[in-house]
Amino acid sequence: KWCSRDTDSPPSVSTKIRAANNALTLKRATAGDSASNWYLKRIEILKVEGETTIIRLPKPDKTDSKAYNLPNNCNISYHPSALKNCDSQILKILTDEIQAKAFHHHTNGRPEARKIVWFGPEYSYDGTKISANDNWHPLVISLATWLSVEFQLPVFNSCLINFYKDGSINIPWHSDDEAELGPNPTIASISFGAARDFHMRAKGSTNIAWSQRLASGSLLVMSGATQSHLQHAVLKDPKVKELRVNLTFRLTHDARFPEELPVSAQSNPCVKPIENSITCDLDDEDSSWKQSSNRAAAAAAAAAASAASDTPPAEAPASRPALTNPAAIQISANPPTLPAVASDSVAAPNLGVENANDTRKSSERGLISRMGVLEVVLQALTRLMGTNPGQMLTEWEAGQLAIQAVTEVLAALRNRRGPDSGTGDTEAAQAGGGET
Ligand SMILES: O=C(O)CCC(=O)C(=O)O
Ligand SMILES: [Fe+2]
Repeated sequence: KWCSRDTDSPPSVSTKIRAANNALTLKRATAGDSASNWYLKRIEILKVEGETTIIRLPKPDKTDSKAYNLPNNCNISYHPSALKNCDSQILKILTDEIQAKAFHHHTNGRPEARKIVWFGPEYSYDGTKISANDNWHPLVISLATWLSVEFQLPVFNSCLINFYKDGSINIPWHSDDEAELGPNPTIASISFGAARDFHMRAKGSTNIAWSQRLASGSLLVMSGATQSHLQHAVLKDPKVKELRVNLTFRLTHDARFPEELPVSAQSNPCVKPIENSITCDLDDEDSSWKQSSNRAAAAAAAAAASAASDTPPAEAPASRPALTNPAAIQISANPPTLPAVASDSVAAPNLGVENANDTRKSSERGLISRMGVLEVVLQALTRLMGTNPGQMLTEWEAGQLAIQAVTEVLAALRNRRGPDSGTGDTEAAQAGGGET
């Protein structure tokens, strides 16, 4: 079982899983598979060499996705059917293979009955310290990657799983505003099992301003200034008798990498405008949202855009043109020949980062071949292009994509191990640490 604070699982597993995921990503690019071949209706679990598990997730169903633009740049998107076709399959894996732990945390003086599991760097949740856990379950890694690729979300490095055994378990009113998240964090929340009502209210108010029943297999994304202005909660609901498992993916500051980019510079709030966009006014008498007309998609894009940057773009895309030819951008199986270098390997770029888990002497580490760097860059771009390579982007969006690519490349290079950076799957694997 993968679980938090478990020390008896083999330490190499998650590295090998990342290895396999990345090997497959490369395989897809070099074999020229189209994205549609790649995706499956249900999840597929492959065992490689007995130990490594690869979990492939289906393409999300976005037919009924909606974006809600609440005042003060509080943005929410809800994708009810994102993983509808495989929700029970995923719920079974989560409950069979992930050991929920008691959460020793008090809210308003009362202990929480909710059980949790944390994957990611050390985090302080509302004042309670949660230790780092790098022993990610492969399904959770796959979900993090899927969010980034399919919804143009940040490459999340943390996930909190909440287990609500039935309607007697709640999460009280709070904002996800821990220091590790930086300003205006993007939080992606995926739910499986019993549907529960997710409520939002303005800070300082007791009136529920916005609610959504979160379906099994749904995704909710909070971005912009949501955590600064609003609180959210899942309240007790005695009618609910079944288990619900919720995963919130976050991008958190990792103190083990003290010179990492500030979280705010990494975040890439959901910039994808959703056709069915709704502008909400929390002061409505009935405290509910109202649908606006055509301007809504433009407003959604502008709001998301200004959340992502201090200098909003002059013009935001009103809607994004449909895909042209997805095969328009092809990643070559034969990378271009590089200029000759004096030796096989060159010193790794000075990223200013020491990996706390790396026990080797400094002279033994930090060598990355030029080909290795190229692979890391190709891999990051392949992943970022994987979904919609033919999609048209504004200059500003292209800039965001480039920032994300650079962030991924830096993280991948930083996670490299050892001087033997030849090419091939192992190499790709070693670059994979940055993905989670
Ligand atoms: O269970 C949910 O839907 C919300 C979870 C949440 O707010 C949190 O983990 O911070
Ligand atoms: Fe939360």
